[in-house]
Amino acid sequence: VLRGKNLGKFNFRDKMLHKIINLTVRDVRFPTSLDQHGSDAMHTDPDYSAAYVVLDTDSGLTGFGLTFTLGKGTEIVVCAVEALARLVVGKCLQEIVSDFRGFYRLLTSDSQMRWLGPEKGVIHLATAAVLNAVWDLWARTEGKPLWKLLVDMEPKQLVSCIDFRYITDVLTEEEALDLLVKAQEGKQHREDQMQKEGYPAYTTSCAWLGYPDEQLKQLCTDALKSGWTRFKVKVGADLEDDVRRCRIIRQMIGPDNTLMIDANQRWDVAEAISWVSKLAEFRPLWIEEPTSPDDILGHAAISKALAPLGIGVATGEQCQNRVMFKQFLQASALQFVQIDSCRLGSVNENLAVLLMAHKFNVPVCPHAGGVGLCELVQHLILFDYICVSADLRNRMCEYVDHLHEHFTCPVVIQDAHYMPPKDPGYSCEMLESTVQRHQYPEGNVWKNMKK
Ligand SMILES: C[C@H](O)[C@@H](O)[C@@H](O)[C@H](O)C(=O)O
Ligand SMILES: [Mg+2]
Repeated sequence: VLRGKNLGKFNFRDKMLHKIINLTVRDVRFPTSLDQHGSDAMHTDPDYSAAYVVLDTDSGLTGFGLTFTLGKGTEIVVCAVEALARLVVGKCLQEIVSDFRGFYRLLTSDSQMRWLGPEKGVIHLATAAVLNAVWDLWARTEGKPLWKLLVDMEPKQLVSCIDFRYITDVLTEEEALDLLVKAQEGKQHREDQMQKEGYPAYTTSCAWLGYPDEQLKQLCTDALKSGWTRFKVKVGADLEDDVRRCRIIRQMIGPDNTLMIDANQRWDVAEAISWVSKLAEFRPLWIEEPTSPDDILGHAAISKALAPLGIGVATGEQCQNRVMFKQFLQASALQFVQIDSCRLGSVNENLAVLLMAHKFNVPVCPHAGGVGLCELVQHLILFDYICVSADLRNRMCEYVDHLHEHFTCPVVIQDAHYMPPKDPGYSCEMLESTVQRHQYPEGNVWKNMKK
């Protein structure tokens, strides 16, 4: 593989001209359910998985992308990626990124395939996987980590990547440009600050729903020792359990550290309000995904009812697209925007959401964890701070302590902060040995398992 090695011989024009000659997509699964990692009130046995995309170019440079799944059904996402492949293969990188908005539309608005979405569900996960690989390829071509590619882009070029269709009633291209231009002030200072301190993170690793109390206590003790100050607990299956677990963790972390709770869509609206009210004594900063991710007005009602208790509503890991986020913001239905690098249409659609959240003055606290989500979304939140929000109040990026060892450039956490990645690309390249072992169903990890 020539990847990276022969970059020096390209001049700027040449390197953008390389043509995508092949797309491969593989079904890669990790048996995390065996130990209840990632378990919550609705997803009791997740096997963290990915549809993993590799784009080969005629220059030997390679782009890597993925979207996240919970195991079964990853083969459907793989199929959807294969259906999109013909729209990518044969194109030059330059052709794509010089009209990235157009390319985003090509993928999301194909007149036959859009019937499968549009811009939601499996086909949108597939779009994310493909576009994540394109962004990775672009960043590698420039020899920069993705966050830096974004930070160095002119505001005009950034907005040219966004499809404003369906959101101009809230954010026009001109307004977006204006927001980005205004946020240029102090940009260098914030970049230096991130290089020094990193971006604040919280951990979800202590309190998955399936962890017994003893394990929760041990993990919490370890996390406190490593400097974590913000913790998320899974709730929603049994109120008594929730009270007990929240009490343990609040006692352990003390009154000044931050606690969040996450119900993963378990409740109806009224039930959410009464259940969370009973957990209010533990002073959670937010309740995450209290009800259906599609119920915007339901979230608004919950937000309104819980505001007097000082509890906000967070959602986004299963928010389908920018249109939904627009309405959540318009309806004051969330107080924390949880962007997801693999649910929305890659960087392009996430840029739109970051800008809308900024306009509404709602903090973005990305969803991460799974497999690869931390690696990806750290780039977006660094960009958000440096070039959009310029604000760290009530902001933090999720962190989960699993599966990083399978990546060629795993996240670096220091003192509960994400340190800016240095390697070129979008950090989603997996070790080839991992992919082979974990490929479903033929990899060694799965071959002998009765699943
Ligand atoms: C099934 C997954 O682990 C979810 O529980 C997880 O993404 C969770 O909602 C989170 O916020 O990290
Ligand atoms: Mg969650």
